[in-house]
Amino acid sequence: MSHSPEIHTPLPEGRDPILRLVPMPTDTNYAGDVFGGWIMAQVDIAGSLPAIRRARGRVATVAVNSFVFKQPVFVGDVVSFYASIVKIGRTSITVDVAVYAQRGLRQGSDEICIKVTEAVLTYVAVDENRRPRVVPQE
Ligand SMILES: CCCCCCCCCCCCCCCC(=O)SCCNC(=O)CCNC(=O)[C@H](O)C(C)(C)COP(=O)(O)OP(=O)(O)OC[C@H]1O[C@@H](n2cnc3c(N)ncnc32)[C@H](O)[C@@H]1OP(=O)(O)O
Repeated sequence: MSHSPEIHTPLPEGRDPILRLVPMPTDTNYAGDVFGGWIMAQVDIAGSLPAIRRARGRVATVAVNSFVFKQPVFVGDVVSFYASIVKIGRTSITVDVAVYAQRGLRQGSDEICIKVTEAVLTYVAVDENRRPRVVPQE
């Protein structure tokens, strides 16, 4: 499949993705594109990782503040998730997750990179009883 050049974008420079995955045929919807729910699940995991590190322990997702599927994802894409903390509250941590798909290598053509999803999620640090706890000082 060809894409207009204006949607091509480089991967974020100088940053490592927190998660990198390749969707499989079992991850597709009835039309053959990768299911939005698969992307949402991976975004939740990707966003939780910096939150768990910062909270030094368990977190629960309390809100998906925004979620935009900008472009479809296809089986065989190399999908990279970049997560960064944008806000720390008393018990909550808000994380921005940007998702990029690299495709074309499999077909032996030039590889292209596309930003496919943008999301912002809020996690709450929770204790062993699943109650909110204060995010520790850095
Ligand atoms: C690197 C290490 C590797 C470790 C290796 C493990 C790897 C592992 C990876 C997989 C990890 C997957 C990570 C998935 C995580 C789930 O999937 S969790 C499952 C889905 N989520 C849930 O079931 C949560 C259900 N909700 C709840 O239990 C309760 O609402 C909560 C979350 C405990 C909060 O309790 P609450 O009494 O409502 O809390 P409340 O005091 O009112 O608010 C707490 C904070 O949330 C904020 N908040 C509340 N509602 C909202 C809202 N709608 N919007 C924004 N903020 C809100 C409040 O403003 C407050 O923030 P602060 O002002 O304190 O900063």
